[in-house]
Amino acid sequence: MDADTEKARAGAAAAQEVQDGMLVGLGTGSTAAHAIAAIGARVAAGLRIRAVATSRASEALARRAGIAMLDFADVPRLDLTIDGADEIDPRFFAIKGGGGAMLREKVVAAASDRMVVIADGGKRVAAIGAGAPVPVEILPFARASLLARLGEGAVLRPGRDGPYVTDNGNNIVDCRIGLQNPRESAAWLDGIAGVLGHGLFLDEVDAAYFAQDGTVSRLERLD
Ligand SMILES: O=C(CO)[C@H](O)[C@H](O)COP(=O)(O)O
Repeated sequence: MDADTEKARAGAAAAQEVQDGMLVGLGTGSTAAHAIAAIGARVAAGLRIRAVATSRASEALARRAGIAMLDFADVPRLDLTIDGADEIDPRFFAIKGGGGAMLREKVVAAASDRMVVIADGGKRVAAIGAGAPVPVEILPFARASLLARLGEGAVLRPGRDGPYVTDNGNNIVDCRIGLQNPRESAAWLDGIAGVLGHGLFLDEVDAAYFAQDGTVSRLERLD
């Protein structure tokens, strides 16, 4: 089964967690887009929810799908957030930000009672850092000094016309940092002036839906 069909299955399964009256966070990326479509189909069938999006792209998708959207700046708490990931491991540590939205994704996840990650089987790894770089959102003003600080493997993400610019007006550096101790790596990144966010999600994920070989499995974080 191809990865997109698996993404659609994981998204549709997680969309069943959404209940009437919920405030829902909508993730970013191709897997999250499938979840948004599945939630939109449930809204068309009578489900009443309100949602916030983690990117302009997801906001536009959600509005087109008929979902009532709120400005996250006005929303103190959310019931549930559904989002994709680039890698996720058995500790429920995830790398996010392949789509460039990890800063908004993290603040929305942090405001959510529950965060569910949806992924095709290829995103399931023994330990994060297997393949995906760690995306780091940086202040463009400090671009050169931060690139130097973030180490040899750090690459400024290209956009269409110059460096990639996030919805927040910042740039992204994709970093190859050893993740033997992800908490130490996250603390190191958190301590660098000019780093505004990063794609290490170590405490946010409560459950994951993986679609592989035609089956969707749900794993719950127990600690
Ligand atoms: O973190 C993300 C965006 O910032 C995405 O959720 C992640 O990159 C996965 O993307 P996709 O579902 O397209 O494979």
